[in-house]
Amino acid sequence: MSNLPIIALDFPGISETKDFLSKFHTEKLFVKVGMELYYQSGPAIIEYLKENNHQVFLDLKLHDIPNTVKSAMKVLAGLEVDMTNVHAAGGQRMMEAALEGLNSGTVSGKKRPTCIAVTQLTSTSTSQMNKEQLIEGELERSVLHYARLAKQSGLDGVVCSPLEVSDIHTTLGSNFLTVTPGIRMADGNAHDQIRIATPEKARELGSDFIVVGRAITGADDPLSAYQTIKKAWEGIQHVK
Ligand SMILES: O=C(O)c1cc(=O)[nH]c(=O)n1[C@@H]1O[C@H](COP(=O)(O)O)[C@@H](O)[C@H]1O
Repeated sequence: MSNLPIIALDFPGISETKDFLSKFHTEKLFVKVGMELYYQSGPAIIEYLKENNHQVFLDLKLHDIPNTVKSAMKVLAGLEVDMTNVHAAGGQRMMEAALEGLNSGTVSGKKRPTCIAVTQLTSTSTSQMNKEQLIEGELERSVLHYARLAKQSGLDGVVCSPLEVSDIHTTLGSNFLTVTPGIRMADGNAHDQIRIATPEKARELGSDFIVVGRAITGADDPLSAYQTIKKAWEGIQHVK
């Protein structure tokens, strides 16, 4: 898997997605299909993206009883996506079941989709977590706890903000993947995100992948916004 910036295709349907992708001509991308687009278009959008040789992160954030997650993951593995995810809050048994489902649904001779767990959403703050989830202490502690649980369950990595990456890599090893949304340019609008960082900062902090939505999809010139973000992300890579 190449570590291109992952573009969040948060669009209402296939035609809007095709319009958007046409701006990138024949460039091969790493894209993320989330709930909005998948619930509208189903497997057809995944087939379309794979036919066009894009790498695909299917972000449905599964969170249910182990048996249900296992069966759902078996189906998702059949779509031959490159990456998919669950909520770590579903627990160790659920995460293990997710992997069992993915393993059993992976087409023979193909690679099992990378499976990562959402720790605390990047739209969550410490005070919100304290009040609404009744988890005490700093948010970083909860993120690290969920990351440890995901690793114990056999998952490949986590979704977190760039701000927690270095703690996770120090504690759980540099091979444990960190996929980080909440990416904004220095002068960008944070929208509903709380724990944000620029692409340069994400690389500096050791993120393995960045996920970028509105900073690209909402730009006047999405191709140029993508190229700027990609350069910023790769620029720092040379220094590392
Ligand atoms: O799992 C995700 O991808 C995800 C986890 C998380 O904690 N925060 C988060 O923003 N995301 C997704 O990453 C994307 C971020 O979009 P923008 O805020 O527009 O860049 C959205 O598609 C979110 O669904």
